[in-house]
Amino acid sequence: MPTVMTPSAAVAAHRCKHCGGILLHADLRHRPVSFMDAALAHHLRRACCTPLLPAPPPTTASPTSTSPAAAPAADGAARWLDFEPPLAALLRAQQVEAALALLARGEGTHGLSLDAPLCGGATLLHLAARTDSVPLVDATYSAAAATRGSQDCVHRNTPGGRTPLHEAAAHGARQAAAALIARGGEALALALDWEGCTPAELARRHGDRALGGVLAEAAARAAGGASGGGGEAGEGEGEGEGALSEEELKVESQWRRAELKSRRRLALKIEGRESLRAAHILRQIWTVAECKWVLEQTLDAAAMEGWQACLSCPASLLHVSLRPPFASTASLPQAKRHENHSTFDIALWRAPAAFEFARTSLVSTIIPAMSRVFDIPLEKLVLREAFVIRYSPQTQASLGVHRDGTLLSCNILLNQPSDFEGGGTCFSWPIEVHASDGQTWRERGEWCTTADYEGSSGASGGGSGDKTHWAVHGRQGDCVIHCGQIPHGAGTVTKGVRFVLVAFVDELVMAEETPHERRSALRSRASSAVSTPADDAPPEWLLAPSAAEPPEEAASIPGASARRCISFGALDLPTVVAPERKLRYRDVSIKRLPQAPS
Ligand SMILES: O=C(O)CCC(=O)C(=O)O
Ligand SMILES: [Fe+2]
Repeated sequence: MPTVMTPSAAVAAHRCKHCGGILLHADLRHRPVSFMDAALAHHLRRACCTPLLPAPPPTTASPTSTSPAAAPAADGAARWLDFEPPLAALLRAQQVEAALALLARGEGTHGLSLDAPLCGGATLLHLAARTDSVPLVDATYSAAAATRGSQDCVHRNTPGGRTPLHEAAAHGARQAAAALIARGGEALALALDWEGCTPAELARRHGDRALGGVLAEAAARAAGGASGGGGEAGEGEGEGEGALSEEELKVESQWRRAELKSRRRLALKIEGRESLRAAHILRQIWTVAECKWVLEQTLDAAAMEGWQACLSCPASLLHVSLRPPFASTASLPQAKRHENHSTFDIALWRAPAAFEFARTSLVSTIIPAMSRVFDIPLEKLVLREAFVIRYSPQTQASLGVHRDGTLLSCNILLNQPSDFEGGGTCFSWPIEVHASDGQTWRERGEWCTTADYEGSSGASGGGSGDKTHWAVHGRQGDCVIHCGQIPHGAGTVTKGVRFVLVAFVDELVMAEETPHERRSALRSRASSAVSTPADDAPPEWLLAPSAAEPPEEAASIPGASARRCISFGALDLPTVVAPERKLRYRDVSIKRLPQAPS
């Protein structure tokens, strides 16, 4: 069991509510766990200093809207990156000893229900299952079962349909898998995730054939007991098909990678999806007071971190734990600016309270609205990231036409339209814009489809034929939602500053074939293939479909491939640093938008 943070440990940040100090896992690398524990205790005891973070905003919101006051109650303790409690951060970093110590003390969760979904939808039990520590699985299980008063927690799925046993299998955590089965029974081995994979399947895919065999046997026994033989998991897992050879496993994993890639491409295709062609404005999603508060929080974070702050930037590591309280944020070191960035923004998780508020609002209101207007089942929509952009003539004045890396996007104007000139979310062709006022969608739950296109500021001169972009100008607190695959950008701000909060939302697409069907197809294709592929090269027929396609831009960007893969299947996002802004786009700066007409 490691006693120090390894370089591969998740980089996570923690901002103390009392002193505003930031404690990064990065700072704790190569230090003993006891150091982290001491750091935590120091802050949890409020030994650090006086409060720096401002109080929540005045609440003038309508009763049904989310407001910071409605956000999970502050518990006087620390909040971690993505609002996961310290216990989750420790589990993600495989810090078993420290996690057990926190659990034993009843600390580390800070009021969060032990089976509440964390970032990406996993629960603490999912995370504990990965560690392969039986005491940790048992402790987490007991705590979670006590919260729910039932054994439901072992069945709980992440959005990708993975149970804790799937997680254990995918991480080769044999002891944890056994502990989970002991608690929840062998029927757990029958569960299928959204890819149609049983835990046994995942174990084999991740190279643990022994665990795969054990789980397949458990599944076969459970299927036999449940249905008199041959349940779903029995197929392909039981005796009939036999275990895969090394070569078959290799081919299958190559196939899966190619399939994930093409599925992702497919998921971003919008041909024939009429509902995605219109943009929508949710009027007054946030009140003026809420917008001001979110902006203040963001500016506060930006004053400490700098815009475009990035954890790989050495300057951001200067904010270490156990630092004495600072009197003024002005004295803090600024994160170094990255040159050649196309945007000027800050990841919202750097302003934790604002992020918590925005995430609640996104999940409870905006994403359901997206589901309705774009006709996509709610359970398929996942929030990928949120950040605030600052546009001004002196820094970044506009954003070139691009497609986002996700299917859906939204943006909320945080300051007043009178604070700047120009701006607006611009589209390359005229699109229908539907607006709904707060009352309509809040109280009647209806989507009003009144066309309310607020303006089409085109290129200067000429008639409508000369227009080169069509701008939607929201008011402060309005949320513009649209398909991120429609070419769009941000109009030039010619005066003042425009602040928008942007969030990206993905639609999850399930595999059409079950692994069993896939394997049968692979085998029949392989047996009919004329030539034998070279040892280390995937068979030609396997690569042919994707090789014909142009390489995806993201593939050449460090860090981007991980993001691409997590769109499907394993949905529990690791606690990753928000990538640099330019990684968010598929087509970066196809062209700049023209200046707004004077
Ligand atoms: O600023 C805007 O209105 C649009 C921003 C945008 O498209 C993006 O950040 O991807
Ligand atoms: Fe965009």
